[in-house]
Amino acid sequence: MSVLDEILDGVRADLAEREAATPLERLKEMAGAVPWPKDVVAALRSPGVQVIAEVKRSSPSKGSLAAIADPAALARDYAAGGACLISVLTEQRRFSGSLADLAAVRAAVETPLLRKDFVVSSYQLWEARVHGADAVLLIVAALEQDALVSLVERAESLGLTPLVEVHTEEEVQRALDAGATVIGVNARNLKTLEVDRDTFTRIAPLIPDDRIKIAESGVRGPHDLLAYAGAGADAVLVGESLVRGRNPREAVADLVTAGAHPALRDRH
Ligand SMILES: O=P(O)(O)OC[C@@H](O)[C@@H](O)c1c[nH]c2ccccc12
Repeated sequence: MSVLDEILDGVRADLAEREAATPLERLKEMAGAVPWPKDVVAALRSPGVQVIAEVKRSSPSKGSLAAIADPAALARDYAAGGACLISVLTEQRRFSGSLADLAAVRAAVETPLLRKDFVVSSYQLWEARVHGADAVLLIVAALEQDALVSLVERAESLGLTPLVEVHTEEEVQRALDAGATVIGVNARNLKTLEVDRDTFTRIAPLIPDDRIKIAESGVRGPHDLLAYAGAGADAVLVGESLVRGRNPREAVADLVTAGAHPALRDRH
């Protein structure tokens, strides 16, 4: 069984428990008390290469990355550094995240938030809304095409911006067929868990320029941001190097400064 299939099995088991504890109708009622999500597309279209900073404790490839006792404090640093979007991992078994982390971050910052998880059901979209997300990750490799299409539509109808993640040329076509506006190319191969930064360079040209192109994974610092920018990235999504670094606020600020270089402005 592939790593992705293993993760998805765990995700479905955890989801079944949450669904048993909180019926969908209850979640829908709770969503009524939560403000409408922010316009993530507009935020990503701001001039320059935008920085998406991730709250990530561990990963299947590396195990534990950072303890992150206070995700809200980390998110405040990311926001102070100038992140345009903060990604919060909510998958529990492999990434040690939770919806409680998402809610804690929501209470701490005004920056738009992405729920980073393996979304397989619209129940998870409602959870994302209730816990304050503005965007949700949808991984093409984890979904049949009809499920992808319906989750993109459902997310948008709830005001959530879908970030549709691809790894291959075929998956780009599926993302486009599903009507995705925001497309992330993950340089980490979900089967081997290896990072190949050339994945973005290879695949980005297949994404039309009216979509937002995000380079995910493998950004160690400004140098990698500039390389992804040169290959057409409108934004980069950064986890490990920020949670492991000494000063996340400065690390984000350095990336934001690199992304604001005059040569990279007004690319949309
Ligand atoms: O830690 P990195 O190499 O900076 O990568 C961040 C992000 O791209 C990665 O966490 C990620 C991309 N797509 C995902 C899907 C699920 C879980 C995690 C991810």
